[in-house]
Amino acid sequence: MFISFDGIDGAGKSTQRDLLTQWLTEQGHEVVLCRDPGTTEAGERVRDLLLHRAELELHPRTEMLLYMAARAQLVDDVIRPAIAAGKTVLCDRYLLANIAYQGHASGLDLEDVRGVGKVAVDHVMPDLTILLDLPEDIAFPRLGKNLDRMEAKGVAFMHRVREGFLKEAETYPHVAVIDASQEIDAIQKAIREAVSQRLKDMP
Ligand SMILES: Nc1ncnc2c1ncn2[C@@H]1O[C@H](COP(=O)(O)OP(=O)(O)OP(=O)(O)O)[C@@H](O)[C@H]1O
Ligand SMILES: Cc1cn([C@H]2C[C@H](O)[C@@H](COP(=O)(O)O)O2)c(=O)[nH]c1=O
Repeated sequence: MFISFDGIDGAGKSTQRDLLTQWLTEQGHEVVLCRDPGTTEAGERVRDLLLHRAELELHPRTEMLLYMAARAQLVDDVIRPAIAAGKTVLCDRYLLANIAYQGHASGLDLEDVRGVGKVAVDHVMPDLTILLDLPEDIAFPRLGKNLDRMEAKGVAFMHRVREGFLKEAETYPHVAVIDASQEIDAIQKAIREAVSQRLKDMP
């Protein structure tokens, strides 16, 4: 099974991913963790460029293509081999983030992003996307003072990202929208239910 986590920055993805890893491991799954962008050596370098080089001004198209490039490497080096080996992949973010951040929030043509996304993921799509939904005015203060390049785009940008995620969730395949304003345990319970349900539905 391939599960991705998405949502605006500070929505609680890492917290919930770690709890789900614990549960799935107890159930006998061999879990492979990854983050997008990142995980591979090339992907981590691209991540550094995208998030931690404030001096670089990146056009939205450049940004979109860099995220896609990191993802293509992640698919070929990590995700596809892990799935083929029968492992369960949990990934922090995936293509849906590109559509929400660079499409809906930064104004790129959505069909263009989807088109490049097809090339980047090469048919490797999550069996389930957990979308942690939280108002930006709750998530933003959680980020603290050391904001990365994307977080520094601010709360109005995060609002557009959130709206984009929710719009995409109406049609994107296999998305579970989870109310992330709840307590950590309640969110985890909802995630486990969504995972159990999807496992039952899978061939
Ligand atoms: N349900 C919750 N209620 C209150 N605080 C939470 C909740 N979930 C996570 N947090 C706290 O919010 C902060 C951000 O959580 P976390 O790192 O899991 O989010 P994230 O979505 O992975 O963030 P980022 O997008 O910046 O990587 C952490 O300090 C975490 O302890
Ligand atoms: C995959 C992807 C990510 N982003 C943004 C979302 C976040 O602001 C950062 C990644 O940091 P995180 O700690 O892993 O959440 O990058 C994006 O804009 N486009 C994408 O495709």
